[in-house]
Amino acid sequence: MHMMVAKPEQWVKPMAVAGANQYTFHLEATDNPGALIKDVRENGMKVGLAIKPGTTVEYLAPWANQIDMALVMTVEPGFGGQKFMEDMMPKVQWLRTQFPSLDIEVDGGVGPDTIHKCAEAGANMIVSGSAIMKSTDPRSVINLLRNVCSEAAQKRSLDR
Ligand SMILES: O=C(CO)[C@@H](O)[C@H](O)COP(=O)(O)O
Repeated sequence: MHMMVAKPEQWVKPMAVAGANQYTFHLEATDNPGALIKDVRENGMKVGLAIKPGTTVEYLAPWANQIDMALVMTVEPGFGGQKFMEDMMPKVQWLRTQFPSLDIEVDGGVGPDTIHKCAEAGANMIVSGSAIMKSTDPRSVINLLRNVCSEAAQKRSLDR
């Protein structure tokens, strides 16, 4: 679950009870990320930590060894159909270099035209709304997104 909410602390238990297996919250929305990470784990869920475009990756870095997934927003949170922010890719690259086995997600404006940039930067989890929903062939778009990410990951592991 990507909790794009204020006060993410209050939804941990309800989401766990509802059956969520991962709880992603925004770093900007909490004063105590360490306590929230602990609470999510104690409630049996994986931890995702998201940053908005205006938040530098250095704020996320201290928590990276304690989380399962880092989410780099590639649009301002709010709604689908926005333009992909390519200038977020250095954040993804930096995280991939520093934390080779961390799951890194990108969300916003990701589709066939932008997936190569995301995958080459090191993203391995993709949120794609409009590009899939507005396609006449959603299955092939999903396959393309998946294949581009897998090929880039395979290349990275060969290069290591
Ligand atoms: O929730 C958000 C942004 O607030 C994203 O999850 C977008 O909704 C993804 O949609 P596209 O940008 O792919 O259309």
